[in-house]
Amino acid sequence: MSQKETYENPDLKKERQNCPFNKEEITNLLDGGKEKTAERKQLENYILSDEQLKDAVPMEYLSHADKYAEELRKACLLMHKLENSPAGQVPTLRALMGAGLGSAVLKEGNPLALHYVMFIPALMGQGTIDQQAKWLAKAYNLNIIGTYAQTELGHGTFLRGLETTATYDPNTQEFVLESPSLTAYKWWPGSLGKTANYAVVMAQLYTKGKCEGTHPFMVQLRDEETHEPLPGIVIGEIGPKLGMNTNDNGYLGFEKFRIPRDQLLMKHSQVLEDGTYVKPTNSKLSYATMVFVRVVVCQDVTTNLRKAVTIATRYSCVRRQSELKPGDREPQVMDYQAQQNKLLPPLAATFAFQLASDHLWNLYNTANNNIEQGDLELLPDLHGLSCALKALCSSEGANFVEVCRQSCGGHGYMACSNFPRIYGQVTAAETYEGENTVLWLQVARYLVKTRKEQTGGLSVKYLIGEEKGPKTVDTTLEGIVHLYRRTAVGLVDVAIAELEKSGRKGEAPHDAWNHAAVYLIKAAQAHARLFVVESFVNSLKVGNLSAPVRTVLSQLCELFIIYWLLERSGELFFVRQFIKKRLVTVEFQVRTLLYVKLLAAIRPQAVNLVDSFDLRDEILASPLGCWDGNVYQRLFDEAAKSPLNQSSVHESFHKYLKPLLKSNL
Ligand SMILES: CCCCCCC/C=C/C(=O)SCCNC(=O)CCNC(=O)[C@H](O)C(C)(C)COP(=O)(O)OP(=O)(O)OC[C@H]1O[C@@H](n2cnc3c(N)ncnc32)[C@H](O)[C@@H]1OP(=O)(O)O
Ligand SMILES: Cc1cc2nc3c(=O)[nH]c(=O)nc-3n(C[C@H](O)[C@H](O)[C@H](O)COP(=O)(O)OP(=O)(O)OC[C@H]3O[C@@H](n4cnc5c(N)ncnc54)[C@H](O)[C@@H]3O)c2cc1C
Repeated sequence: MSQKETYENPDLKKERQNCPFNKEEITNLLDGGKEKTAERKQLENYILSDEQLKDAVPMEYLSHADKYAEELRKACLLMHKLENSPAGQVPTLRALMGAGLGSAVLKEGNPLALHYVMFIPALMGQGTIDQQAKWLAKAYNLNIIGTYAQTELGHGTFLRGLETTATYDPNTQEFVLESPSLTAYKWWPGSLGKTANYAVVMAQLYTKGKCEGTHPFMVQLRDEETHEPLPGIVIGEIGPKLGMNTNDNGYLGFEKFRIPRDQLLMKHSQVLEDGTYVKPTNSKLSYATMVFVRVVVCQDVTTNLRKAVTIATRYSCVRRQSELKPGDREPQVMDYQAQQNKLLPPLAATFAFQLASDHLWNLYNTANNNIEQGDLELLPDLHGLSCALKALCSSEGANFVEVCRQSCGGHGYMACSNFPRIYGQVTAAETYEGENTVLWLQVARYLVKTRKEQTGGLSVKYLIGEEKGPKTVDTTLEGIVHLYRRTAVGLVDVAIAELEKSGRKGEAPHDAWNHAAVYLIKAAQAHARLFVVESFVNSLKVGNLSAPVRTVLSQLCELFIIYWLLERSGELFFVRQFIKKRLVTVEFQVRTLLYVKLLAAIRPQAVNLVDSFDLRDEILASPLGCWDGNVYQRLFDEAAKSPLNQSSVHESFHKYLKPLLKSNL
């Protein structure tokens, strides 16, 4: 470990003794190789040793405006540091944008995040070569700073319902951008409030009197010198939120704002000088930026979950509470099976989500390369899988983070524990980039279509043809995975049966769809879980893992897939053979027994496993989770930073309380 200090809590010290596996091997696995670990460490040293990037006071004590200014100061300084970064610019940017290194410096949110996460990807994915040549260098050099402005006050999910219009005027060869109502105002884009001077704006394209649907436009919003909004642009920040408060999410209205024709991003569709519209090969290609971010979100949520699990696990081994054996010393709370039940599933989930996200990232790269060559075959599978994993990782992630917080008792409720921030970020991911329920329904649409038409991509192949595999309780990993598969198929069939039942009653397809939503969502979730479980099991089959690492990862894998099975045991009723043979109870009992055994087997390695994440104290940013386990001293030191502790009697006592005490009410 890079940060061994002179003090080490004796309980943590003991936890770390006799670790049966090589922690570094797991670190390297998670980083993507030994060289990547070295590169990450070097980068962390470079960034975290800079005194100017450290907070003078905890951010919680600053006003909304001061927090923004402070995070912007550090974000700009980070950009200056890019040039000399030992890791090179691209890996540095990647590390700085997310929940890892970036969040250690920019705790409240990065005001430049949208520029890198959406604006540049939108230019790359939607702009022609000429447009990229015109804008990309400026964007990379930070001569311009952009955001992605799609959501409006009245519509976020339903993109076809967006109200902002871009009407082509062939006389001047310009588009006229207009917000026809208050609900048409862009609302939510990050960095829009105060930081960005450009945006990719999604608007309904009108040409020759016809609406051609939503399209991306490159729009300058603020003067490049004065930063004042340009005439015809109404712009501001939307105010404090549950979290991510320095991402300066903003609003934006257009009052007959004109832009040249060539600022329609024309990679996939064009408007010619005379106003002729040239269609894209697929109308959903303009949604590609969202697909990219959904993939990135899975990785980001996983990093955040690793932080939460590390904090909670270390704390649970330091914290002693109550009595396990009457009269004995208070045990580490981690020794309660109930605590293991809270923390070991999220610990296992960090591996499951990372492996599945890696898989998705590979699919994204292959599909994207193919799309660049005009081959769209992988697009439906990529859309289905990115929706499924984004929704699953963020919803399960948010629940797990909250469990981690609860597992730390009262201290987990402190702002300095870092749980509020982590939760704020992970739960935001449940909403942004497609609200999760809406994404589940997109996944369901793909599953139903595949099952009915018997054709679909790699991730849905199991829905094509008859079920194969054992039909009884089988306690091997393969057997359990097959159970997941049968449940997923069973739930799709139930959803289809519901749709057909409604159809027979004469309901229109859209009503039938709405009335089957509960089943459809269950089917989509079962599909996503199957993918994660298969990724986990398959990843352990390959790769040159040492025997001790393989053993502990296999235990985590088994624990995780049994945990989900037990959580969702009701869904086993949808597996046909189980209903007939009354196997659900047997299944439940067998699995519970195994699950409890696995909790006990993994418990001794919990601290070693979170140590393997190799998250520096600055990244964890929590007195509860520090490597040395000096929890109480660190909590006390944090309290000393409260402005209320800077004087023994606060001035408000004299103003308000003293008069009340003397008033004889
Ligand atoms: C480090 C992390 C930092 C992160 C910062 C994040 C900042 C946040 C940014 C944002 O939130 S930006 C705004 C994001 N907004 C959304 O995600 C909106 C969600 N809505 C949609 O994506 C879509 O409108 C919809 C809900 C998917 C539905 O669209 P629509 O009504 O037009 O389509 P359908 O009729 O339902 O489906 C038609 C057809 O199209 C396919 N499809 C839909 N989306 C895509 C896609 N993205 N790619 C490929 N294909 C897509 C869909 O499957 C249907 O196919 P068929 O069944 O007809 O074959
Ligand atoms: C932190 C944060 C950052 C964001 N950043 C950006 C950004 O940079 N750029 C940008 O353009 N946007 C951004 N957004 C906006 C975000 O993308 C939208 O909030 C999101 O897509 C959800 O849309 P909505 O708010 O309109 O919710 P709604 O669609 O109004 O959802 C409300 C409820 O209705 C349900 N619902 C809606 N449609 C259906 C349906 N068809 N079937 C069943 N249920 C349905 C939903 O499940 C939900 O429960 C951000 C949002 C947040 C929270």
